[in-house]
Amino acid sequence: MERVFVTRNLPGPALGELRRAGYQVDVWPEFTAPPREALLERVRGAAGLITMLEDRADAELMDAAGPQLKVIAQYSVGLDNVDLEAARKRGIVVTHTPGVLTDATADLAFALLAAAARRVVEGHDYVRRGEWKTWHPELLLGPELHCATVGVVGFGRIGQAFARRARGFEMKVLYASRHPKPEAEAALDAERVELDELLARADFVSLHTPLTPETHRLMNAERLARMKEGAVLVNTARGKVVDTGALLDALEHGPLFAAGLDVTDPEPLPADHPLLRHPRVVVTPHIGSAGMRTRRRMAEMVTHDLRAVLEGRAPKHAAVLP
Ligand SMILES: NC(=O)c1ccc[n+]([C@@H]2O[C@H](COP(=O)([O-])OP(=O)(O)OC[C@H]3O[C@@H](n4cnc5c(N)ncnc54)[C@H](O)[C@@H]3O)[C@@H](O)[C@H]2O)c1
Ligand SMILES: O=C(O)[C@H](O)CO
Repeated sequence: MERVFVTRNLPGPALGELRRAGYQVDVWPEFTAPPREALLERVRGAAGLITMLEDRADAELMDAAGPQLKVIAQYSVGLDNVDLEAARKRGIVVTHTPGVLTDATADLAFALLAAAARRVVEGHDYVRRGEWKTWHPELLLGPELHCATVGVVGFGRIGQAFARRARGFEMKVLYASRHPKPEAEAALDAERVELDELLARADFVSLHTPLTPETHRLMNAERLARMKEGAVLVNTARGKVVDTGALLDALEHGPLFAAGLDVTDPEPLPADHPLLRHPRVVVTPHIGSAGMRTRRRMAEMVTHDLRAVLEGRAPKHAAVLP
């Protein structure tokens, strides 16, 4: 019976189905991530791993598992925690979950934009503190979403889904991407521009790139300073795509009006972090893909691909197929 180690329990019936298929499924029992030493111990002898974005799936982990490790099925679309080259060299297949989570994540990104721009959380806290005494023409004003200009950085699955939502609010869509996307441009009336132009023209900027050496701190002090006065930044990509210190400075001293963040650097964000003291920063704990159906379908996807590899079939969502 081949052993599969899973670094967190998964929603839905997928792991039960894996057991019924004859696999020894060992699941880390805690809600929090396994500490590194425990992880290196628990992967030993596994033919397959189901990993999460917090698990550093590097050469050390792969070697700790042993030469029988055939597949790492990552429970996310982002793969910046997986050393793909190390997997390739060891003949280990790496799969992930593209597409299934696109709409859930785009929904949350747009929710963060609306909440940050129109000060929803700030208003809620104002009411809960008992400060709501009267209606006033200038209470909690914020930039309108409809007919505004939104810049999408990274125009792939989620970036385009976000743009579709923006079109529903009659927004003008600008996008910065390494390659032109003519079909999406036509469908969304989107305009491809250089990043600097996007930052100068957009009322709102939403980040949807993977974390790569090129996108690491892509939004640095210089680029944040190029944004329009009163702009709003939304990040559901990866926390490290933004320089956190520079973000805080842009919020405190301009040009940023507000920020909506589902990912941060560091992550998790400590409760005493200065970002959380800013009244117009809305932070959610990396829940972009946390749709009820989405997370169950992600579990089905990772277990189906893991079984495919272990049973000698081609997986549907391989990022590395040695
Ligand atoms: N917050 C969440 O819970 C959550 C959920 C899903 C995905 N994500 C993040 O979103 C990312 C995107 O997911 P996706 O499915 O849309 O991926 P995707 O591959 O479909 O799209 C990414 C796009 O970014 C572009 N890109 C890469 N480097 C770039 C650069 N330097 N400048 C401009 N564009 C660049 C790519 O060309 C591609 O079009 C994931 O890698 C992950 O990090 C976060
Ligand atoms: O990369 C991803 O898929 C998210 O960050 C987690 O769902």
